[in-house]
Amino acid sequence: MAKIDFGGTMEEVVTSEEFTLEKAREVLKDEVIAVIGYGVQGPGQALNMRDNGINVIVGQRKGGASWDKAVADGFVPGQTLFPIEEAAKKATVIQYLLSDAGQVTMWPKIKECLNEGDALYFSHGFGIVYKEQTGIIPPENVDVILAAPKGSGRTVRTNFLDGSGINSSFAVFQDYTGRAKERTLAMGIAIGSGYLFETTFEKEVFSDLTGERGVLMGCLAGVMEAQYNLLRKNGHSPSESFNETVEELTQSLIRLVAENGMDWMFGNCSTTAQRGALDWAPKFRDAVAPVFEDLYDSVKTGKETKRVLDLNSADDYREKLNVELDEIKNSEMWKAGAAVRALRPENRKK
Ligand SMILES: NC(=O)C1=CN([C@@H]2O[C@H](COP(=O)(O)OP(=O)(O)OC[C@H]3O[C@@H](n4cnc5c(N)ncnc54)[C@H](O)[C@@H]3O)[C@@H](O)[C@H]2O)C=CC1
Ligand SMILES: CC(=O)[C@](C)(O)C(=O)O
Ligand SMILES: [Mg+2]
Ligand SMILES: [Mg+2]
Repeated sequence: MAKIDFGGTMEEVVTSEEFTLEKAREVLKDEVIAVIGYGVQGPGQALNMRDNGINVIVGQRKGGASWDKAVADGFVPGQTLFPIEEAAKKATVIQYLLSDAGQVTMWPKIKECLNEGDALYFSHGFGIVYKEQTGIIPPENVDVILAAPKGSGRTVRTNFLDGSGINSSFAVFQDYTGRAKERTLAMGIAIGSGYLFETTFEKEVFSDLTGERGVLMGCLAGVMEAQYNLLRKNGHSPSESFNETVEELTQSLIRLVAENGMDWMFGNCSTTAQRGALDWAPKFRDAVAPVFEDLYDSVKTGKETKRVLDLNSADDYREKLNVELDEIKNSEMWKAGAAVRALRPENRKK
C-alpha cells in the first residue's frame, strides 16, 4: 500500500508495483474465476484476466448476443463458456456481472451454486447494499468482495490493451476465509486496474449512482443539450452550436483537463475565456448544487434503486432503453454531431 496525499487527506492505495501481477497470479493460482454476465463489464474483465494468465471461465445465458460475443472472443462452449449456473458451480470466485436487475432475478439460483469458502465478487455495491429491495443476502460461509472499475467495461479493455488501465475501488463486505482482502486485491490487479483505492460497498454504490446520474452522464448530457438549444434558439448554426458545446470539449479542452488538471486547461485558453469561466463557474456550481442534493438523497434513500429495479426488470427493458437512446441519436443535436465526427480528418480519409 502506498500512502498518497490527496489534497491534504492521506489515503493508502494499491498499485501493481506493490501488488504485482505475479503476486496476483500466485494468490489466484488455485482459483477458478467465473465471470457471470458477458455484457459490458464482463468482457473487459474476462479478457484482461485471460491475457494476464488467470484461469477464467464465462457464464452467460445461452443463445443471445452476449453468448455469441463470448464465443467470438474465444471462449469455448463447454470448455470456458457455460450457462450461468454451470459456470457458477465450477467457480471458486463468482464474478457477479449480470445487470444489477439481472442479479436480483438470478440470485436464488446463484445462491445455490455457492460453496463454502467461495468468493462472491461484485463490481457495484447495488445488490448488497439495497438488500431490502434486491434480496441479495449472501450465505455466511463465503467471502463477499468488490472491485469496481471507475470506467466503462469497454475502456477497461481498451485501456488495458494500451497499457494505461482504469482505476478501481475495492471493498470487503464479508471475510469468511481470512483471505478476502488478498483475493480482492489480486482480482483488482488481474482485471487490469490502474490503481486500487479502498471504499465500502455503501460508499461505492452511493458515489457511483450519483456520478452516473450526475457529471459523468446525466448532468453532462443535460447541460450540453441546454447550451446547444440556447445557441440554436439564438440563430447559431448546428455546426457552430455542436462544435461550441461538444466537439471542442472532447477533441481539445477535456484532454487538457485529463493531462494536467482544470487550471491547466484554463491556462491554455485565452485570458478572455479564463475571466469568463472563472466568473461563471460558481454560478453554475450553485445552480446545480440543489439538484445534486436531491440526487444524492434519491440515491441514499433507495428511490433510484427502486426505479432501476421497476423498469430494468421488465423483459423488454433493453428495447425500451434503446428507444430512448435512439431519441438522443436521432435528435438534431446528435445528428449534427455525427456529421461533425465524420468531418474529422481521420474520418474523412475512410
Ligand atoms: N457497464 C459498465 O461499464 C459498468 C458496470 N458496472 C457494474 O457491473 C455489473 C455488470 O454491468 P454491465 O456489464 O453493464 O451489465 P449488462 O447490463 O451489460 O448485463 C450483463 C449481462 O447480464 C445479462 N442479464 C441481464 N439480465 C439478466 C437476467 N435476468 N438473467 C440472466 N442474464 C441477465 C445480459 O444479457 C448481459 O449479457 C453491474 O453490477 C454494473 O453496475 C460497474 C462499472 C461499470
Ligand atoms: C461506467 C460506469 O462506471 C458506470 C457509469 O457507473 C456504469 O456503467 O454503471
Ligand atoms: Mg461507475
Ligand atoms: Mg454505475
